[in-house]
Amino acid sequence: MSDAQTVNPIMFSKTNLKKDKVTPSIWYKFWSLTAPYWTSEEKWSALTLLVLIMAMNLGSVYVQVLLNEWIKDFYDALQKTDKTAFITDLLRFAELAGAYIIQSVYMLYLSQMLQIRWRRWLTAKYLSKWLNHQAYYRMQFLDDKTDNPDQRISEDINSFIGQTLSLTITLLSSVVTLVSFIAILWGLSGTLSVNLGSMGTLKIPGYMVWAAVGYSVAGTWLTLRIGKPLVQLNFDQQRFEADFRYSMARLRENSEGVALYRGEKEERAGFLSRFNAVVNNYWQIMVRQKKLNWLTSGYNQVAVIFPILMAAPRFFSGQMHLGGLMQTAAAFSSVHGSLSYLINSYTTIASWNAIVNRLSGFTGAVDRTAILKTREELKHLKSSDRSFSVKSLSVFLPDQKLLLRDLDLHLEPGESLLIMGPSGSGKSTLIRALAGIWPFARGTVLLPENGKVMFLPQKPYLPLGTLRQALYYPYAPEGSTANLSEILDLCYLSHLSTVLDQRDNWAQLLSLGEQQRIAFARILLQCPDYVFLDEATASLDEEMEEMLYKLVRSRLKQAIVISVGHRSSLLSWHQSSLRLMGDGKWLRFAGRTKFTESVGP
Ligand SMILES: Nc1ncnc2c1ncn2[C@@H]1O[C@H](COP(=O)(O)OP(=O)(O)OP(=O)(O)O)[C@@H](O)[C@H]1O
Repeated sequence: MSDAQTVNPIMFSKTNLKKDKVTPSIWYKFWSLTAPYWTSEEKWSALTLLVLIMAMNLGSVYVQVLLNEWIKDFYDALQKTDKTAFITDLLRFAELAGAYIIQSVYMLYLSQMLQIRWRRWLTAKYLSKWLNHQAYYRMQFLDDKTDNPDQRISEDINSFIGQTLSLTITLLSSVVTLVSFIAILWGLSGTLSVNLGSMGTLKIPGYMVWAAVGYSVAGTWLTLRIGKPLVQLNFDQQRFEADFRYSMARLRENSEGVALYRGEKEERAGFLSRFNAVVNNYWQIMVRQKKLNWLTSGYNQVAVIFPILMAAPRFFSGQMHLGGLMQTAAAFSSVHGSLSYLINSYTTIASWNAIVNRLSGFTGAVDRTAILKTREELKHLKSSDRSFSVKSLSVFLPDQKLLLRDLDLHLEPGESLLIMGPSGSGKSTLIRALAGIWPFARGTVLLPENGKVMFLPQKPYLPLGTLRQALYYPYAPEGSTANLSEILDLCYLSHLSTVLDQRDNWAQLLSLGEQQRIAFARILLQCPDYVFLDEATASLDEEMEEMLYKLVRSRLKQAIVISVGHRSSLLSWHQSSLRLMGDGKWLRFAGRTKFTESVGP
């Protein structure tokens, strides 16, 4: 039996965090993405804007109906060479065109207003989702990793809202146009009589309407058949573009490492291979799009002449004048245009479909990290005194391999502990578990309710912004510059006092040793009660390390300090030590004397 089995491995392995097998429908996903905004505190302003946009849309359809009537009068005036009617019709056209222009300008303006408001709301929500309970960190533990969350938040949300609004408005406009013009076309087209010889005569009332319906249904069916693969291709295109962009952003972040390794050739090969994926997928989109365009262009061109051909028999038999013919052709074009909604919007619908899947994939992943959090078996409880305790703490790898078994610790204020052990034995993972960000652990960690805790990784995180902000991170800068300068002096960083308000990429500019001293300056500024240092002095010489530990001990006498490190010189700065063996076993020493160890095999 393996170690992992003997200690009753925790139940949340990566494998049982897979996505549900049942894939929800696109409409369910769409509803889950859309409903929160339309039921939020902004719903009334959003609904008002939507109603205004819809009203303008209906207004534009009404203007089109009037224009259709105008066509008849205008062409009849031309046919009769009636100058007075011609001038009157031109003035009428100016009126209708003016109304059309005003509504189209404001419709776009109000749509954009709704779009940016919706985007602002949804982006804030997605940012919170991503940052809450460290979803951005925990996502790495899911089996089905969500690629490029940054792109989903910055680009996909924008496209989703833009396309949803434009598709909805076009759909509404199509439905209203369809209803209005079907009635007009029905009235105009009259009844078609087809002589069936001995079987008599077939009479088709409103035959132009049936012609438009038949023509559009055939076109839509073909479009769906040809265009289907575009959904997946668009999904992949977004991913490949984001991967390509992210790889370049990584080079920017790690420019020094690459430059020192002379890694340009390898980087170029990597970029080009990622870009090749972009190009190859784009080729597939082009080929598919070309097939679709053959259909849609041909379909739209035939539609120009089709109604004239259909109405020609009635025109030549004298049942219809030129005005009537042109009006019928225009009405046919409106009916067929609305019925062709799917054909004309197919590319947008394919891209919209891909974006809905990407966004709901992101929310699904965030939700699964929340489940991961609730299933965690490591409890962080509040202790009644100022001490720090760990009870029966076991730490695992995501594949359930045991790193540490049933650790018990108790430290009183002012005490310190050094965690040592071979590389890969789980020292940093233990710190992660104590910090509450490692989900594969079990046991109890006890800290006082109001105790201020600070975890320092080997490479301190320096945010974008001024050095002052970096020093106070994750809090907003406060306190005097004099105090800050004094602390910089103590941490051997006096040369930085003059650039406190300079904005720069400090993580790239400062040496690793300087960054580690910045982390010590943070300790002195924030005066935590509990400090966890994960190889936080690994880039400093022993003399500097000694001075910084002395500083912390003299300034924060009551703080509990837990360090991870390899150097034996660190032992003199800690009252006790813990040695991890990497197979679950551990040993505790007071000074150099072993006083306890793990039990079990
Ligand atoms: N996110 C992760 N997913 C899977 N395995 C991980 C992950 N993070 C760490 N590990 C593995 O956990 C083990 C312990 O890693 P950890 O960083 O805790 O070791 P360490 O004792 O701190 O090593 P070092 O002294 O080299 O810093 C390693 O085998 C590492 O590969």
